Amino acid sequence: METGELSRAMVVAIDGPSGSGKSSVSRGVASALGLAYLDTGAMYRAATWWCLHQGVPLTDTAAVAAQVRGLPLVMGTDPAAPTVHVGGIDVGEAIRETAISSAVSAVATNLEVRAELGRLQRVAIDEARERTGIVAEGRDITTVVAPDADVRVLLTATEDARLARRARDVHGSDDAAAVEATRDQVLRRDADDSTVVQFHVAADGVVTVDSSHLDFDQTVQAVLDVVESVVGPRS
Ligand SMILES: Nc1ncnc2c1ncn2[C@@H]1O[C@H](COP(=O)(O)OP(=O)(O)O)[C@@H](O)[C@H]1O
Ligand SMILES: Nc1ccn([C@H]2C[C@H](O)[C@@H](COP(=O)(O)OP(=O)(O)O)O2)c(=O)n1
Repeated sequence: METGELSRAMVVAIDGPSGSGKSSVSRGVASALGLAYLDTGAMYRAATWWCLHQGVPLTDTAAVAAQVRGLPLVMGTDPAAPTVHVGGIDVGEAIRETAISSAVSAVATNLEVRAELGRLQRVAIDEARERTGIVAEGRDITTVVAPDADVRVLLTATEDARLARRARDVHGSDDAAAVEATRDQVLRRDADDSTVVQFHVAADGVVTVDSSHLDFDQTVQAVLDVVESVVGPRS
């Protein structure tokens, strides 16, 4: 490289519906490639946690937007140990509770919130592009937040596969009762989220990886194969 020439590290954008494996697979890909990792869903969850913590009704869209514009959010982007702090409080576990999973779509469908969190996400991605590079995952990263990413992937899986995975995650079982108890978190939430953002069909230039019949390691490898096919083999 010429002296003074700016080197720009890789940005990988991954979108997909709930339970498709975005978070776990993105972390695996980021670790394999030595990139940072940004969980944008965790940002929507943290915003939801903060509004509830502040006693703001999520139906009051203007008040929610005002809270999010002042959101004291710090995202830790190490794929081995990603962290989320709001107002100095470690909310990494609290934002995964069912109460937040059930409420988060009310915040994620607030267009002023999307504009503000999208802005924060672009800042994080642009900073990482000048340093380590990053894998950013969510629902609109390939289309709205980072349509200029070097690699763009839509991770999909059948409804049954996604429900079973989430049921195992939350209830430790994928029997019929556990799957039923997970339905709201996965399908109703995806339906609500789909009203403001499209993550079921790959946009132009976005490569689909269907993980329905792949295990975790195979899915990470499939995404690494896409990266290699787009940017070439690692040196
Ligand atoms: N290809 C896969 N095969 C089986 N299980 C998977 C696969 N990808 C992810 N998982 C598991 O499914 C669950 C949901 O994955 P997660 O990464 O949280 O999905 P998302 O972020 O898309 O909601 C996790 O327990 C994860 O380990
Ligand atoms: N870029 C993004 C990321 C997440 N969201 C929304 C969609 C979800 O309802 C919430 C939480 O996302 P998250 O990825 O944690 O959801 P999962 O439970 O992993 O499916 O935020 C979004 O609207 N845009």
